[in-house]
Amino acid sequence: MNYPVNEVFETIQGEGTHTGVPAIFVRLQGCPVGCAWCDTKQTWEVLDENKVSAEQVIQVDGTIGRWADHTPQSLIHAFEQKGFTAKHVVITGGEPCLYDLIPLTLALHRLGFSSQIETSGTFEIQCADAAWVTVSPKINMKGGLKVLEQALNRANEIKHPVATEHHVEELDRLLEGIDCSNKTICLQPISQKSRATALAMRVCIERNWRLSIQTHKYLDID
Ligand SMILES: C[S@@+](CC[C@H](N)C(=O)[O-])C[C@H]1O[C@@H](n2cnc3c(N)ncnc32)[C@H](O)[C@@H]1O
Ligand SMILES: Nc1nc2[nH]cc(C(=O)O)c2c(=O)[nH]1
Ligand code: SF4
Ligand SMILES: [Mg+2]
Repeated sequence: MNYPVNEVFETIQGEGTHTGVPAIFVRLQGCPVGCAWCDTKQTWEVLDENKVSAEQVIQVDGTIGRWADHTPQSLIHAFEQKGFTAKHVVITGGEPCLYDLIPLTLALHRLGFSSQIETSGTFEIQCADAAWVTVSPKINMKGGLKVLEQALNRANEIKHPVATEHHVEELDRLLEGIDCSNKTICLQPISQKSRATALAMRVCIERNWRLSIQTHKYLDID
């Protein structure tokens, strides 16, 4: 199975329940969802003219939508070549659930890595049972509500980006009928705005939800 990979890098997971965990990030290219505030717009298009060699994507370049084909084996080989020591692999994008992640997550688990998927819930989630799934629901976007409901049921964590009360109300409506007893619910302020952060903190305290801060942006790391 080939995956279009935009970048691979080792850092600290900056968001959600696993904040602070050393992690290898695999960012896949391609996302049709189109969030206005998306911080990785360079990953939206998979253009033939931006195809590069497999070696070139084993480092960060957040400016261009370059991508290369990788298999699970070539990715794991690259981790070894780079001397990465993290044992947690975050598969993000772009929208990683455009692709069947079962071969990749199974290959990682066989070698003792844990895996985590960052997804918008707009495509069917195909991954190993042991993968930790973070759904950051994108409402009223392309992709049906049926798929989103399946994604929310599969989620280990629901991490909702918020800027206004409207986003909290949207989440409330979305969670009606979903059993959240074994899920962590996080609010993540959009783009480090102080009003968004104040709103997220207040609602988290009221509801006993978790605050997810994009800590890597405050630390100025990848
Ligand atoms: C770039 S997305 C890639 C994965 C997937 N497409 C998704 O949306 O979950 C990774 C995470 O960053 C969040 N995100 C993107 N732009 C953001 C921003 N400007 N402020 C806060 N969170 C943001 C998304 O909601 C998601 O939780
Ligand atoms: N450090 C760090 N943590 C992250 N958590 C989710 C990220 C993402 O872009 O999906 C991300 C990222 O880009 N960097
Ligand atoms: S779904 Fe994720 S990658 Fe796609 S536009 Fe929205 S935040 Fe960006
Ligand atoms: Mg990011």
